[in-house]
Amino acid sequence: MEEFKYLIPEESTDAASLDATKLRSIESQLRSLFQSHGYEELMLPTFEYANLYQEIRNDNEESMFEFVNGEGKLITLRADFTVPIARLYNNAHTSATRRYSYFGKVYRIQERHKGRSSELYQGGMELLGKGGYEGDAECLALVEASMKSIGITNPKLELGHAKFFHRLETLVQDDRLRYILDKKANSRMKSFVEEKGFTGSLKELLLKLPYSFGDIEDLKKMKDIIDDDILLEAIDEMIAMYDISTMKEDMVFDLCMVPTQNYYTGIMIKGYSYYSAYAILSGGRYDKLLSYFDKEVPAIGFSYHLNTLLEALSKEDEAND
Ligand SMILES: N[C@@H](Cc1c[nH]c[nH+]1)C(=O)O
Repeated sequence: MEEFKYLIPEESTDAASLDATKLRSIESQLRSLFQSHGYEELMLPTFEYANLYQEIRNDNEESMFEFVNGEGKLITLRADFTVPIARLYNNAHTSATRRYSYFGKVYRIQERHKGRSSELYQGGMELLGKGGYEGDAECLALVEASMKSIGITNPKLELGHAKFFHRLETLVQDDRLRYILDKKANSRMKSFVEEKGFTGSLKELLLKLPYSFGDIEDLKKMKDIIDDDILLEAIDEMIAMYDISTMKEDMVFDLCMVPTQNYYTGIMIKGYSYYSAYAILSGGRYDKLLSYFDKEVPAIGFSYHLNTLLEALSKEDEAND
């Protein structure tokens, strides 16, 4: 043991250097914002059955910390807040609108040597029982109000749509699509389209997608080359969000956005600071997650990734010194 005496495991690297004062101050700003909008704060358990995340998030022993408990059951450290909150809502036997917020850690095994912590501090909200435009608008308003209250300079909001992504998957029927979109790999896309022999408007759309990332005008132009109703509906939902946004200048649209959670079914939102390559917040609509339990209830939410946010804020401070 002697050689480990002064060391911490790779899994805890940046969790050990979090600035607690700054973290608590951001947390209290978010807490009062969520409270003032009627979001009830929850404290959720740290241990869950591994099965829950396996079935919903497709997690496995490479992505979760797993243990066998005293009952001989496979349990894990909480890997996500949205899933246990959906269960809690289900167990409350209601279909009414409920607003929840939370602060705490999620634990996810990261790829080795990437320097990313496995202990991720999140703060977020979930709006259950409110579907469609109304729910999307409430969530977006809180994303924007919270970014403003934290005082992120040069913020960026990226909007994507899970329905758009899943519809493309259905039209294309090839698992390689996910990688190509995620990387916006334009030459891979070209050879892929040729190999698959796509023609007509699908071919034109696929070839344009890697270059489609842009502002509202770029998004609207994409509508001219699309003739699929589901894809068009998804774009219209994104345009509706732009119309009510108070951050229009800072909003960009990414039709190549791949869902970071496989429970996303609609609008997806990512927030960035100029000083971070990773998203400082992410979220989305998840209208099918409750049906894993016993309910058909629409929902949407987002979480701040506070480790990433703190790092971005400290880089910003350094740059301004
Ligand atoms: N749970 C998601 C964020 C989210 C909250 N609500 C909806 N999405 C994540 O960890 O990335």
